[in-house]
Amino acid sequence: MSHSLLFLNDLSQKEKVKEIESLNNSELNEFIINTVKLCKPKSVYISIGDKDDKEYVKKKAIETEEEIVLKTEGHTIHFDHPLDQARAKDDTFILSSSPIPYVNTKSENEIDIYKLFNGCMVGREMYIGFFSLGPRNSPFQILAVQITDSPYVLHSENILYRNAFEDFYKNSSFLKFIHSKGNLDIKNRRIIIDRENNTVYSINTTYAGNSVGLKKLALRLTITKSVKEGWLSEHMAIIGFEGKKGKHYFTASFPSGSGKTSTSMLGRLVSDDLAFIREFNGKALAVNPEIGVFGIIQGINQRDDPIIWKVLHTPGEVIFSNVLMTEDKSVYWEGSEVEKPYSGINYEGYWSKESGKPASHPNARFTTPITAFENLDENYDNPNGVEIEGIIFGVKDYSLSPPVIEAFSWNHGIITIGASMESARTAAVIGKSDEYEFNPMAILDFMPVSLGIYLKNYIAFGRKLTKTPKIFGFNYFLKDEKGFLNKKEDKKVWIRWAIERVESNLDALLTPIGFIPKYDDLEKLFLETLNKEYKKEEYEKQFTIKLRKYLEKVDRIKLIYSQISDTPTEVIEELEKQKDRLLKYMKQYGDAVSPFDLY
Ligand SMILES: Nc1nc2c(ncn2[C@@H]2O[C@H](COP(=O)(O)OP(=O)(O)OP(=O)(O)O)[C@@H](O)[C@H]2O)c(=O)[nH]1
Ligand SMILES: O=C([O-])CC(=O)C(=O)O
Ligand SMILES: [Mn+2]
Repeated sequence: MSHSLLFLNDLSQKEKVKEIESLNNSELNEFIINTVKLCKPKSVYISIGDKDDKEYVKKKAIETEEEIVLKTEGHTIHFDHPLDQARAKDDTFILSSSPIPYVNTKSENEIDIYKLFNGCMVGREMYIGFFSLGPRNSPFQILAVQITDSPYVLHSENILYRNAFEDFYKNSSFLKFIHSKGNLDIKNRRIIIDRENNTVYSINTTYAGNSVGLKKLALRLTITKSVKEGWLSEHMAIIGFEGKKGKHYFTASFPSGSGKTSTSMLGRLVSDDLAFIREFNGKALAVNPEIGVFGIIQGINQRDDPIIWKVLHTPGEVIFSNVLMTEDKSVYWEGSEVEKPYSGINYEGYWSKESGKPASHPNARFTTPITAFENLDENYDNPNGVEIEGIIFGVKDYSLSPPVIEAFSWNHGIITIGASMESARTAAVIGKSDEYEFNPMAILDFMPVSLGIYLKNYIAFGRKLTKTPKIFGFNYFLKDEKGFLNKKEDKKVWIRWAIERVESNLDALLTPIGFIPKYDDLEKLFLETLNKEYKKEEYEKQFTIKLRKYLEKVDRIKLIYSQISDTPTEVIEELEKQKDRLLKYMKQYGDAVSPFDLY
């Protein structure tokens, strides 16, 4: 063999080295050898993902104090550095020899990987894990190797991804992730995405969105792959909703911290964050690359989120991150609606109620296996995927988008809803929260290629479908001076309406931006679903189409896409058609039109 692993015998368990050799995978051997030589760890732990390996990794996470054992069996807590509480957009780069609009790039000669990683694991143990994104024995499957000096990172991955050591037999195609805590020198935090070599490097960070390779780092590589191969790799939940005529699977794309996990809890759970979607026989089929949930914990309470609440209060594997740990080794987070403790330890150290500071970080999270959720769908690991009949694009928009609209067609939905998303930023990214930002398909933070190429692929994908999913725009966050116009539970009604539309049970009102529900239908659905009265005034306020504001939005979005050189012509055409419709309605109705005028 040209790439001998023999030298690993001194650093690692001999029998595990033999197992890797028996995979007959010279690309894998080379990757491991090169990374060991670069990072220079004291020892190497090869995890093939059996029970002993998982126990070992967990034990190490505790020994190194990356995790602390909590009172409830199986629960631990992990703290990230105070300046490392969310995704580090400004420290994340796509390697590219030319700039890409809206993408943070660096050229190869601006980044010295060798300098960053040379000797970064001296004195530490290195962990190697072998995983599958997507179900095993599946046409969706993508293999990935994680190398890290953080047992917390590998522990998280053992919860969130499918171990798949044997699948590497003679298989040279896999994604590569190299992570080191470094010395948590946040100034030198770097996340570097090398698309050409299918490799991501991450250093001086532990927050999972920056360190757990298979989550959002892999997303950059799988999007790159998907646009080359003609499928979709998306920041979307996958949910099965029961209708009158059976179960219908939807995907749901909401920006980070804006509704994927919360919406997933209202149906049968397949995925709460990511989706691979491929076309087979004219149908769009989807799988979850993951098998666990890394979810936002702030605001989770027993009344609104009974399923998540139960998972977080039952013995079983849970890693809490950046919540408050109390003296009796239990946890507290903001918005839990339980009594605030007097003191505890959080990511900043000692915390007391008197300080007046929040007890937990707004991006504090929990990591759990998906199998812990009682609404788990029977097809969550189906190698053939589930058929998608609806796609939801949701925004955190306080003023413009109605709670639910339905697109006229695939292209109309993809372009005027998905590719036109503007949403208030949340705490999932380091920086200012609550500013509106352009965030097409809720995926801009993870975009590794030009938006033109990405949308061209979307449009071509739609053309291949003979059973085209309906496309919906959702917004849970409309507000007035007095606060939100909708209760959290109202989303059940918007979903019900979308299901009825997929089943062709209801007709709808035509507006220049898409179809909207009729008042009588919503009145009935509110009563049936929530036993609540839905007043005409509420309907009118929520579904009045702000024509002028929409027109301004179309102009903003059109300007963005017209400045991107490879934007497909369909994008501009579709936006122009939307603009013409808006202008036509404005002639008749002025700046806004009440839904009651459209009957
Ligand atoms: N006002 C309001 N807030 C909501 C509603 N639904 C969810 N939220 C809040 O929005 C956030 C929901 O975030 P998630 O559903 O966990 O976000 P996500 O899209 O899964 O995010 P990532 O895991 O970051 O990708 C929480 O802070 C909730 O409290 C709603 O209907 N109304
Ligand atoms: O990746 C993360 O850090 C968590 C997440 O789901 C997101 O930010 O969208
Ligand atoms: Mn996410």
